[in-house]
Amino acid sequence: MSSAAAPWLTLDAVDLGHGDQVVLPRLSLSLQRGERVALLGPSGAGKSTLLAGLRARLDDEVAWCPQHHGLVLGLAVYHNIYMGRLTEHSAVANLWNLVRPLRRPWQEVGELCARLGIQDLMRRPVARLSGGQRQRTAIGRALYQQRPVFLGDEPVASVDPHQALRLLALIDDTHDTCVIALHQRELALSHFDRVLGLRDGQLVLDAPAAELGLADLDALYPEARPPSDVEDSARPSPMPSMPCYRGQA
Ligand SMILES: Nc1ncnc2c1ncn2[C@@H]1O[C@H](COP(=O)(O)OP(=O)(O)OP(=O)(O)O)[C@@H](O)[C@H]1O
Repeated sequence: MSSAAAPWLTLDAVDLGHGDQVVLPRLSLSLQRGERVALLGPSGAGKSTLLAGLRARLDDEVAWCPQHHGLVLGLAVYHNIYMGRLTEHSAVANLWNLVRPLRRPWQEVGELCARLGIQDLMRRPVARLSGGQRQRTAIGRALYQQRPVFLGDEPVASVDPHQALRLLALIDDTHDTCVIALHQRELALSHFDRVLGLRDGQLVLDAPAAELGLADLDALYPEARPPSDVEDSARPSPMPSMPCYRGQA
């Protein structure tokens, strides 16, 4: 995409957090439509907080895949995926579907499950799935929403690397824009257009993936740095040596 295009979403010195607690103070960020954005940073850096902030601003445009899946354990895979479009049907249709799946959604969900490799599990309660199968079910529910933008909070954390690539490709195929939090640095470089890095509540990295190497991403994680550096990291600071741009200037 062209960097000259007008930003699609801009945060300009916005405080993001939870209630009175500001986690990401004065965050400035622009996103372009069509971008595949990887969101990296150590635990507690604010990735989920940023995703929540984007989600609140994009509302109906977003297919949302939360970190802890948000699945109903007692219901089958089919019903959990169907829930992605619960509001599109009447209460009566939803109740009926619970007892006896409606033909068209069953077919649609079946096709989706085939692409996710869980077609044989459609009738199985989520409580009896593995972590990776639950993850694919949660992605399936988000894909079933058929929204243009995918926001995912570590949606490929519980699957093997090959599966992760396949799932990311599927997400790409079905959304024009995505912002995905993840911890797999290699995937961030190989699969995404742009990488955002958070540390200590600050956006310290914002660069095209093609301009980054693994060492740039390692620098986001205090535990990956030598002990002498870790002491210095007590104070939040940007990373001047890293490729970094702000606000699509
Ligand atoms: N609902 C909440 N209410 C208050 N504080 C919260 C809430 N959720 C998260 N926080 C705090 O906000 C900060 C950032 O958390 P966040 O979940 O955004 O980090 P993260 O980068 O997504 O971490 P992880 O990789 O562990 O999921 C943390 O200090 C956390 O304790």
